[in-house]
Amino acid sequence: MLRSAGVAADISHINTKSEVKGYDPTPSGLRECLTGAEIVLIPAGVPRKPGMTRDDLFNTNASIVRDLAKACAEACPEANLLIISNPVNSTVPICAEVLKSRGVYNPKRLFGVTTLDVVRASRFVSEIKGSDPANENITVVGGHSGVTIVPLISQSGHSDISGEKLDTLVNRIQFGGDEVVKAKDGAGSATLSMAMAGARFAESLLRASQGETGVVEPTFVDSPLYKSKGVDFFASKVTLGPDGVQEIHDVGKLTSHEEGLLDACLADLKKNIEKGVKFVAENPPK
Ligand SMILES: NC(=O)C1=CN([C@@H]2O[C@H](COP(=O)(O)OP(=O)(O)OC[C@H]3O[C@@H](n4cnc5c(N)ncnc54)[C@H](O)[C@@H]3O)[C@@H](O)[C@H]2O)C=CC1
Ligand SMILES: O=C([O-])CC(=O)C(=O)O
Repeated sequence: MLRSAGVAADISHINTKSEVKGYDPTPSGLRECLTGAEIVLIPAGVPRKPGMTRDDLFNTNASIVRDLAKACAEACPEANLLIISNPVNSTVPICAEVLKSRGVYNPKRLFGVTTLDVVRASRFVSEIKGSDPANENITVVGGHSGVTIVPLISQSGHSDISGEKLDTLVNRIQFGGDEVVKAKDGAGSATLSMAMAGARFAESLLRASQGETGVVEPTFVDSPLYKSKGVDFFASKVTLGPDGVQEIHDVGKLTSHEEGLLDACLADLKKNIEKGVKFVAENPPK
């Protein structure tokens, strides 16, 4: 367990040294810290500033994630890769394309970390209901950006949240990240809650890898659910197992309102995924 956590810490550490002392993290330093890793969290890149969308980070973060994916393909091809760097809807497909180009793509071991969306959803619902967020279990599917974030409140047992109240809640969940970016006013985005979400996901993966059954987390993975609509990656509840993805759950029963949210999600998600795939085709890792 410590080793996996250490790998993530080491990447940040190397990069911090890089900024402070001009230490070059690639390729040998990076290779050294990645070799033998079982879980690698990738939160590298720039966070957004007020007024930016996550997609506005694409130009900077796409090549950073591509190069780290290449390093992982070479140094730890069997590791579970947990992608936090935004835009997650595009950086996960970028990783997949790089791993494919190196012949080591295992769709069961590549995850976009969307845990924060359910953490936020639980918090916002608990504020409305006066409940403990730890006891709220809100399903959020789709992607990790704006309208691609689709909370399924009808499945949460709170059918009394409806109308304008529901619209406000959904919008707050979809744009909760923007709220933080605005509040931090140029100092970055939700770094600490991202760390908590990443740690929760990594912990779940570790528990599953050690044989615990019934470990379910929401995550953005290579998914069969909407491939027929040209959407190759999708976040839904996933049962984790010793080999990574064990079972991808479908979205369940939706209200007509949620169907509408899902349609909007799929349209954007398709474009975000295609953008990532095209980037690697046009800018392959060296
Ligand atoms: N998936 C999620 O739920 C969330 C994702 N994020 C995303 O995580 C990313 C990082 O956000 P923060 O940690 O707040 O930013 P930060 O600026 O605090 O940390 C970014 C790290 O990336 C490293 N880095 C920069 N360029 C690099 C390169 N070329 N190669 C390797 N490492 C490099 C930096 O050294 C630094 O350690 C952003 O893209 C942000 O949007 C943030 C919050 C939640
Ligand atoms: O909003 C951002 O830029 C960071 C992020 O992904 C989140 O907080 O969910």
